[in-house]
Amino acid sequence: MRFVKGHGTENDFVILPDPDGVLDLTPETVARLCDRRAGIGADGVLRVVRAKAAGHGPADHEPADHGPEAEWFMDYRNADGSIAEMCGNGIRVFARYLVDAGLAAPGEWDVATRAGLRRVSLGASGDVSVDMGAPELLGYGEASMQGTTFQGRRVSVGNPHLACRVDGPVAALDLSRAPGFDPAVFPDGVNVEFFRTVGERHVEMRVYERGSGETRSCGTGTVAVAAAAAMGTTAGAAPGGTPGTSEWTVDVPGGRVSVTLGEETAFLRGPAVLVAEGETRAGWI
Ligand SMILES: N[C@@H](CCC[C@H](N)C(=O)O)C(=O)O
Repeated sequence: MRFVKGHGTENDFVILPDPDGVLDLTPETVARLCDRRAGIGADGVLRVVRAKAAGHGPADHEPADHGPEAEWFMDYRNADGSIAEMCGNGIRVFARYLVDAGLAAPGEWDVATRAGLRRVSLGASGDVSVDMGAPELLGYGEASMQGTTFQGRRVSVGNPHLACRVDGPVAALDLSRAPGFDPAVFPDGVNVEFFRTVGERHVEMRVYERGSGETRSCGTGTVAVAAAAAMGTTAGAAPGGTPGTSEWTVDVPGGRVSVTLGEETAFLRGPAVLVAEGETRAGWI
């Protein structure tokens, strides 16, 4: 199996080129590839498949909407083999791979994802920007960690998030174990972000991702955090509404990204780097 390894602010991925959609990518295969000791090691897998070929897999592999103009479908999987709707760092690495491999030209084009079409914008090298759609503010929720309860805002960025504001440095948090949450509130699980304001429209964040554990960055999470930070967290403040327009800098353990909240959508911009490529040994998978 041919692979490329890449990352966006150290949220890392095994990229599997599969233009014709012939790979039988089971959850076990994904988990073995992502295993950091016995495999290649990654937070997730990006299967690169032509949108028109993606419809031939099992129903849950199909893109929600791949429109005639999206040539490529990002089939994203978490490190434990579970499927997620969207990955903000992954789509930037996915786009960088397509340009690097000569499968797409630098410029602006749509990528199909399970959360719908997402427009990427990139040059021959450098940062990649993606139109993430409007983050949806869904009210409040809570998560618990080591006996402490954290209140936050539930935000959908195509996938589910709980963005919790904290007072102290995020580096002090122990994210070695999964935060607890109410499955009645988050029936599909949740990615939990902890963020602190460090300047004017500038936050730091750590995340515990559904299906991958603590990662060094989460693109959809940075958008959720920017939206929550823009709304404020005053108890009793309206749970829904829109965060208005503003530009945010989000520091994560793996680097820095910028999030622009617009009236109708949000843009995520940051690095996307390819670091290696190779072939798994015959018989290993
Ligand atoms: N790291 C990603 C998000 C990946 C999916 C997430 N773990 C989920 O299950 O929703 C990002 O950069 O957005």
